[in-house]
Amino acid sequence: MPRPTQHSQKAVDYANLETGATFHRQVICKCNILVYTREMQCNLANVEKSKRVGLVYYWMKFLLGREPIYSRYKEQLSPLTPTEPPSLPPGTHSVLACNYYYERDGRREVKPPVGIRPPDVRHVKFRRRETYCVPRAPTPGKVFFWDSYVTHLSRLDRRVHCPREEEPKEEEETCKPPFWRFEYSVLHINREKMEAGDASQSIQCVPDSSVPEVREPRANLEAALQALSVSASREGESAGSSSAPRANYISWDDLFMSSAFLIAMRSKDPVTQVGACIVNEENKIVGMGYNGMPIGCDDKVFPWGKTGEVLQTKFMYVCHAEMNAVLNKNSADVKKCRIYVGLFPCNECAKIIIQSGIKEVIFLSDKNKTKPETVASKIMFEAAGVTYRRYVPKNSKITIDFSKIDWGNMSQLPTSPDKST
Ligand SMILES: O=c1ccn([C@H]2C[C@H](O)[C@@H](COP(=O)(O)O)O2)c(=O)[nH]1
Repeated sequence: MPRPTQHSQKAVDYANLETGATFHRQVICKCNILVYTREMQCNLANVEKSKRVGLVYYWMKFLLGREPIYSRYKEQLSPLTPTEPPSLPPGTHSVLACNYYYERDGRREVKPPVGIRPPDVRHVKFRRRETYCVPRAPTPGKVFFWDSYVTHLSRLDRRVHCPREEEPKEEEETCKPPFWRFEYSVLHINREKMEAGDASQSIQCVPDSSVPEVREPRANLEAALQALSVSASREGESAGSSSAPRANYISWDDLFMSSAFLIAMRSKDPVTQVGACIVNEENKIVGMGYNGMPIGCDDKVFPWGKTGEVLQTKFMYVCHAEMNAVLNKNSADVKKCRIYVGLFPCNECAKIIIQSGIKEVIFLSDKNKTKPETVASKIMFEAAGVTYRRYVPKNSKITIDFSKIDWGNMSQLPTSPDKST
């Protein structure tokens, strides 16, 4: 094969160029414009920005139909230097507040909650016109009293007293949540009674029988309750078959003062046993206590005497019933509670009662009323707005005599049905 001369090499080069140009032309002919223009763009990227004008530029612009973009080429790219690794503590990254585990921790993928209640379209009838409305779904935070007849009436009252021209539009009305209470009802307005000012009698809400799904009407519930109360108050029925409650149950005061006395029976004080019972506004016992030695101070070792050297008397050591009751509380606090105590609280207990937020003291004995401790207590209670009253028993005697309880026939237990029949 003859060695190519310099001339013939040039010819080959030109031929190659020609071939390339032909290729490009073919590409264009095949409408693959992008391939061609990209190649040109690549070449253009190597050209300095200032020189990107002229024929190539306009040719590219023509082919692309827009300004050529150079940003993805060479000099626009940031250098591929290794960046610093993230500074994260070891372990699950979800513990970091900024790493929301739903996105970052695939091991326990949790999907965000779907809509609690998708809005549904309801077919409602309003003022003899049929409409469709999309009720707003209930939102948390605002309590809606579904069964409140008061809401029902106040809403109707507003409607009744509203002058005609100021009445809200029907469309707006139908889409408000309270309308749900009305959606299956037809309103009957007694104009005579309404004009007479008796709004509560003027309006009746009657279930619409044309709509299949009807809520339990309030009137039915009231009728059922009335029937219950009638049967409960029926006379002449023997105990057991009657549904009426027992009459001689003990009062709250009796119960709580008895409880205070009952717990006082735990006291080891040979002279005075005091019990205290704290009750909240719902008549629930939230704390009880009696006078005794502190935990860890053995009541067989510590003195119970009252005389002699002061360190040899109980007064130095004993915890009073009121203090123990407050400290034994099983609720967050005893604010607005009342305390039942056998003995009027001393000045130290009065301070604890006031500071803990107790609002009432019910006592039985005021045997120390002349002592300065008791006088000081009363002065403080009055200044702090804590009321006190003497307990007046409704039952002079409340006895629990276990020996007299007939376990086989406890009257407070229901009779078991006979299983043999
Ligand atoms: O508010 C009070 C006052 C007294 N006590 C306790 C403390 C003692 O154990 C006795 C009182 O003994 P006396 O011999 O009657 O002086 O009562 C209390 O718990 N709360």
